[in-house]
Amino acid sequence: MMKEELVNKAYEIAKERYAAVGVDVEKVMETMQDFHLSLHCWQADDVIGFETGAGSLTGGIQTTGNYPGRARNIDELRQDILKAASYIPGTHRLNLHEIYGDFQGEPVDRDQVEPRHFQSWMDWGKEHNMKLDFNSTSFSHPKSGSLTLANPDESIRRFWIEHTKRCRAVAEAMGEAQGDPCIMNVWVHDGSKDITVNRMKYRELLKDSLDQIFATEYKNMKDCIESKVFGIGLESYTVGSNDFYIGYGVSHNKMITLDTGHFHPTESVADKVSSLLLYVPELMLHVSRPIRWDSDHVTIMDDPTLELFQEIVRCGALDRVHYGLDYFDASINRIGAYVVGSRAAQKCMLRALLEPLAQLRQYEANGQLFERLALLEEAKALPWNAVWDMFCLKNNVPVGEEFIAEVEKYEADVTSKRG
Ligand SMILES: C[C@H](O)[C@H](O)[C@@H](O)C(=O)CO
Ligand SMILES: [Mn+2]
Repeated sequence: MMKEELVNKAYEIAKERYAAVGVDVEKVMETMQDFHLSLHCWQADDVIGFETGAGSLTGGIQTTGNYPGRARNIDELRQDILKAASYIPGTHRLNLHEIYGDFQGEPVDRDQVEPRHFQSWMDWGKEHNMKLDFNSTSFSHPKSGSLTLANPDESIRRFWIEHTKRCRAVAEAMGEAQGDPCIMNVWVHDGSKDITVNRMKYRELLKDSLDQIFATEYKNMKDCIESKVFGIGLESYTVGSNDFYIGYGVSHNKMITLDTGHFHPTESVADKVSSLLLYVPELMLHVSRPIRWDSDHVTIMDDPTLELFQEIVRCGALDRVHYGLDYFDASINRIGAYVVGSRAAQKCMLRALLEPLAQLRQYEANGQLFERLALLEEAKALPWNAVWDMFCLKNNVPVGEEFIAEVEKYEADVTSKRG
């Protein structure tokens, strides 16, 4: 039997099986079509970017591994992103960091960046139907040190305030060009390796910097702010902690970014969704996979990711969340890393949408708690994979493991030939 026929047959059976527990699979397929990931550009080149004389990665984050074939310039990065996207069903966005500007070999310092440095990205995004999101970049710069927006040295703090203000202007230009808000994330690594006796002072400075940065109102971009527990070499104190940014976000109506690697290992990120959405307008996700620390392994269809997407669906909040990915694994084929991580996030969303929620809620309302637990368990084994295969088939991307050979071919033809 042809693969297509098999997929169709399994899909029809799955539809009936899901209908029996009150789930409309056709409706879920439509919702999946409107679910857009924001692919992070930095998996393709190990977070290096295109500044002239770009140095090593700093700011307490690390790529480990030296798998051959990383994108060395803007053309290779664009080619790799398009190749990866061709194996990911649906249409998606691209999340750029400031250091990925099209600087044309010019030394453009971070406090000099302008929308024109991203014009070719805006044109490229339009051509390939990829809307853009954006990030200011505090790391990998001679002025990065341990403190940027919270630096007591006023000249350094001014430099980073100017950088972040200019990044917002870039994001505004992107949003205007694409007719859809550009989501701009602010994450700064500011912190201290050892005990500080000035916790309040740095947080006051960060707050003041953010107030200055956000003073300009824009229509075509939205701000989000990302906390973290600690960075490598900054283990004792993080200025932009979770408490700090929740306070700032709630009092200034800013989106909160939830990076799934930025919490204590046993903390449930899923449980934060409903609390935050009562107080902040929207959320940005950085879906990652922490192994023992914020290691940024490739996303997989694991329990924490599934639970996070289930919570979003259960909160009825699909359109109040932006779905960015954030991992950088340099130890495996980088295009493969994009495809595996993106498809895993999509599978989590699909499984969340296929949950027999009405029936589960009925059981809960009736106090039928054995029944609720039993259906939660049985739902894990419902044929979601038949729906996933159909979603891939409909979107003209490889079904199941078929993409592995295609990624290998791209490696043999293209990335393995890079010096
Ligand atoms: C490169 C990203 O902006 C960075 O990973 C940041 O979002 C982060 O998560 C730092 O740990
Ligand atoms: Mn992140």
